[in-house]
Amino acid sequence: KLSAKQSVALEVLSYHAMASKEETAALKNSHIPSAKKLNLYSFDFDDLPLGEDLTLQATIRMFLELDLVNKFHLSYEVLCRWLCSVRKNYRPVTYHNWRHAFNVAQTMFTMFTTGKMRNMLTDLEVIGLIVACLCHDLDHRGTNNAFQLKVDSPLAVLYSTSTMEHHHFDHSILILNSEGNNIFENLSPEDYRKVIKILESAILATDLALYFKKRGNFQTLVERGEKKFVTEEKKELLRNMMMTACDVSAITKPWPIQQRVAKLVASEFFEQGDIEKSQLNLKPHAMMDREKEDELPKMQVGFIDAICMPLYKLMADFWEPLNVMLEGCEGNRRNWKQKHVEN
Ligand SMILES: CCCOc1ccc(S(=O)(=O)N2CCN(C)CC2)cc1-c1nc(CC)cc(=O)[nH]1
Ligand SMILES: [Zn+2]
Repeated sequence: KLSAKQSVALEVLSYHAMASKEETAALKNSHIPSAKKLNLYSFDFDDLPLGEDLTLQATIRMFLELDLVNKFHLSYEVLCRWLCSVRKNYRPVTYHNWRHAFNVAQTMFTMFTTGKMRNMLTDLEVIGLIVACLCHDLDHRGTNNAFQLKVDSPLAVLYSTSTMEHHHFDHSILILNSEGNNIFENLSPEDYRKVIKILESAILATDLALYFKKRGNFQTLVERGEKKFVTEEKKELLRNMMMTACDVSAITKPWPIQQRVAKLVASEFFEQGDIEKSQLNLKPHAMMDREKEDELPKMQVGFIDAICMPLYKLMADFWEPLNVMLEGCEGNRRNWKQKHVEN
């Protein structure tokens, strides 16, 4: 009988694939369109018009715009290979796939640039957060933490709390440790240690179960009129709030985009609910029960009121340029409320 660690390793090794020479060369030799052409500076960014290859080129463009290749002496070829490997290690699940990670990273890029947060963060924090966004849901199976426990997944044996988030971080390290994929290879040992610490904290922060407590701490600082987050602990808190703000940022997008993404989220939830009903003989959570699909608008209003609005209000109080995200979220609350009333 294999230990949990061994069975995850076996499953991951059998599943995880690294970038091929061809796809790495294709990206490396490809023309990278301008950020303007790709609309990367917009909080209204829509990935739909971009084909798969263009999502990779857009990600390279973000690294170039932030000057990360020069600042950290990244090998361009290693960056391309690593990015192809990251995309390859997202499963083709309905919502928690590569495009979700790409969208989360684009929102982080826009917070740095259009949201004018770039200069309140160190270069290490900037590259750490962008890499964390791209890696934060690696190898997601389209099922949540509770499900891992229900099916006695080896992942749940390895990590009893924040199960998936620990796995996403593990998988990020697995890719960095693969031949020719370590984008941080030229960092000093000190910087390497720091950026991995930022990466781990940022990825674990995407577990919504941890978000409520952290939001309380962040709220205390914001209400105290804290502007300069100087201590490492306070900077980590800000970084973690930024991760959640990016992770759920589809709720701030123009209505057509929010409607499309919500359908993907609902479909993935319903797929889990179907398994819980048919194979586990369990009654799924309402949000995972496709027989309660008509309650979706009401649930979205609940999601916005409980999780999103409080977060974007705090972010906007802390940093005025983020007000645009709060406005997007308020607009979608009205839209979902409207649909709920119509139902
Ligand atoms: C769209 C299909 C319904 O989607 C939802 C339904 C209910 C709630 S909830 O806030 O009540 N809550 C969350 C914490 N769970 C433990 C209990 C239930 C959230 C969502 C939702 N989540 C995300 C993040 C993946 C994105 C999104 O758009 N909507
Ligand atoms: Zn995510």
